Amino acid sequence: MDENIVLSARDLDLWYGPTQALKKVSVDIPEKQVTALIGPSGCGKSTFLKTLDRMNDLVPGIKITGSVQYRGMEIYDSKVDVTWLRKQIGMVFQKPNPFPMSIYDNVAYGPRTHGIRNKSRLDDIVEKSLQGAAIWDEVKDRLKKSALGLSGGQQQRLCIARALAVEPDILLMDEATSALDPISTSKIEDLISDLKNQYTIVIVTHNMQQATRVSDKCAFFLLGQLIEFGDTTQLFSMPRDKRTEDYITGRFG
Ligand SMILES: Nc1ncnc2c1ncn2[C@@H]1O[C@H](COP(=O)(O)OP(=O)(O)OP(=O)(O)O)[C@@H](O)[C@H]1O
Repeated sequence: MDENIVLSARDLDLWYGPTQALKKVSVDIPEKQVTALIGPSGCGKSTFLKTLDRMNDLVPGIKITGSVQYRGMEIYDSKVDVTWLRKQIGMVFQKPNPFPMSIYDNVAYGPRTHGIRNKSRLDDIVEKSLQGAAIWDEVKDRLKKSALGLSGGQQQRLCIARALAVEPDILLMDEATSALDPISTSKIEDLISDLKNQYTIVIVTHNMQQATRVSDKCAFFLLGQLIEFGDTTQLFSMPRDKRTEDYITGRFG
């Protein structure tokens, strides 16, 4: 299958002060597929994910070298507008973090920030985003109610709707289901599988079953290094590296 690469890291090194958290990571993320980042705690999965939309920029003492290109553009170039970059590359976090405002205002927040004021246009965006995040039917009669009254799983789908509302190209998800019950997790996994028709998705997960269920490509990290990257089915059935095999068979981690 021909793959269009949308994000490409080359020889990426990252230090938090004296601690090196990423070591010469090179990986190509294909368009409209789900790529899962897996590996034991502390191996650098979240750090790598955050480098993809420059979420680490403000961490004191951080140093990043190497290259990350988004559709051919060097994202660490000083000319890049980080607000624009984060509109293209949205992030959903581990804990649902709705703003303390209505469901409607949560979703309209991003588009308003980007200058959209027209009420009927905002109404359309809110409905489309909530539908895209498979939560419209559950909230359409309570759009003016506080988002904080939703269940954890609903809050997380609302956060996905909020991310979709600015029409991103790529969605990054950092353990987006680890705070949720199995039913909510399964809804979000189904949603991820639907969303990849339209978006490129990169997830961090601790859960190897989840990686096999939802991802097309899988990257295995260990101690800041990318050990193996490939098709998820191949990586789990015929890992090329002994360390990948040891991890997926539960010998460590
Ligand atoms: N803000 C920070 N300041 C200093 N060190 C950090 C910071 N964030 C992460 N680290 C360190 O960088 C390394 C990689 O952490 P990271 O959170 O990326 O790993 P992870 O694979 O996502 O782990 P987990 O699965 O436990 O979330 C760890 O040694 C961690 O302690």
